[in-house]
Amino acid sequence: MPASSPGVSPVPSPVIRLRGLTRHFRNRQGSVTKALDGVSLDVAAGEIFGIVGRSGAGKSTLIRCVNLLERPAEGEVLVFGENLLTLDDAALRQRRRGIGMVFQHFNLLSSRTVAGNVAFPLEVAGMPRAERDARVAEVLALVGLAQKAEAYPAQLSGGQKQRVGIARALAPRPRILLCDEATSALDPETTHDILGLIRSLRDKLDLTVLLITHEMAVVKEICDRVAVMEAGQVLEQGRVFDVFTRPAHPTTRSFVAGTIGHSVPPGTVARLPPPRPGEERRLLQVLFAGPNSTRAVISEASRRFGIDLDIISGRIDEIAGEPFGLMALAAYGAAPRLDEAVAWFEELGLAVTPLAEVR
Ligand SMILES: Nc1ncnc2c1ncn2[C@@H]1O[C@H](COP(=O)(O)OP(=O)(O)OP(=O)(O)O)[C@@H](O)[C@H]1O
Repeated sequence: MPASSPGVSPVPSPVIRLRGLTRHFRNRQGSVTKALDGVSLDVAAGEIFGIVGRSGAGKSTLIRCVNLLERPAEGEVLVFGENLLTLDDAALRQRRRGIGMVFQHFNLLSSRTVAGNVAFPLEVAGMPRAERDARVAEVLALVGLAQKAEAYPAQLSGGQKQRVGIARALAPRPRILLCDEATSALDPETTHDILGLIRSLRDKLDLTVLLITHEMAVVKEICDRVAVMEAGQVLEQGRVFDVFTRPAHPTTRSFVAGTIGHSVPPGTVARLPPPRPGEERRLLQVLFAGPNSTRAVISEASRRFGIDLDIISGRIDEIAGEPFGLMALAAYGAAPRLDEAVAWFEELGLAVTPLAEVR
């Protein structure tokens, strides 16, 4: 069984439980886009859950269903066990205060100061002035912007603007934070800072975070679990380490390859010796995670199956604090012996991917 699964991985008492969500859009020509086509997932308390997919996969529609900015045509949106679709407008407004949202383009009011932007949701909620001022100061300190309270958005860098966006989202003390491509408008270094901030806020405030992104690097850096979407469906979901190290679906494999995979330069392949008559040459990526040592496994495979294994390249990486090794191998031998060796690697818990599939 693959480590990840296209079906939902139910968790006990999920903070967010989505079941069978569908949302179709009909364009002017009458054709229908299935933005959501039966999506189910559970987000556990305190986790950072990522939804990754290419443009048009349905990520924005999905995240907007969690606070019902978008209403699914079918399905259930359960937040802390309550189906939001059954609530009247007043109750829904109240529940939405428990769900903060951060946007790609920050969505700040340019005519208001930083403090004014952060105060905005508290004003809408009718919080008295003194309490509001205290809360604004508190959240600005949390995001490291206490010194910028009186600045205007135009005076801030992208990273600072997103800190304001995060402070505004957190001002009403939500238990859930939704991040809609929160770092997609930022450079890599600022992205790293903002992701670090989101993680530390999750820890400090006991938040549950659901984020959407088109970047596997974001998932790798911050998420505990991930769902991969395409054409309105979840292709697979699971622990980030499992999905990255044993991707089950070709789309996931191509996503993951860009982040952790090997690509062997054509010149290197051209310099490899050809297989002997009656034998094959296969280029394999082997992922070592867990207790089995690389060197011993390679030399033992050679002895056991009478094959030759040349190491083309290798490196060590880490996902969510778990180390793993990646190695590109050229394997030479009779086809049945190579099949047996691959099966043996798999039995040892090492993931083997033909390098031809890794682009
Ligand atoms: N209001 C709408 N009217 C018509 N079609 C829509 C609407 N909203 C989304 N869609 C379509 O639904 C599909 C999914 O869109 P969605 O924005 O959810 O995808 P996404 O994964 O978030 O991609 P992106 O990152 O480009 O926003 C797309 O084909 C999109 O064109």
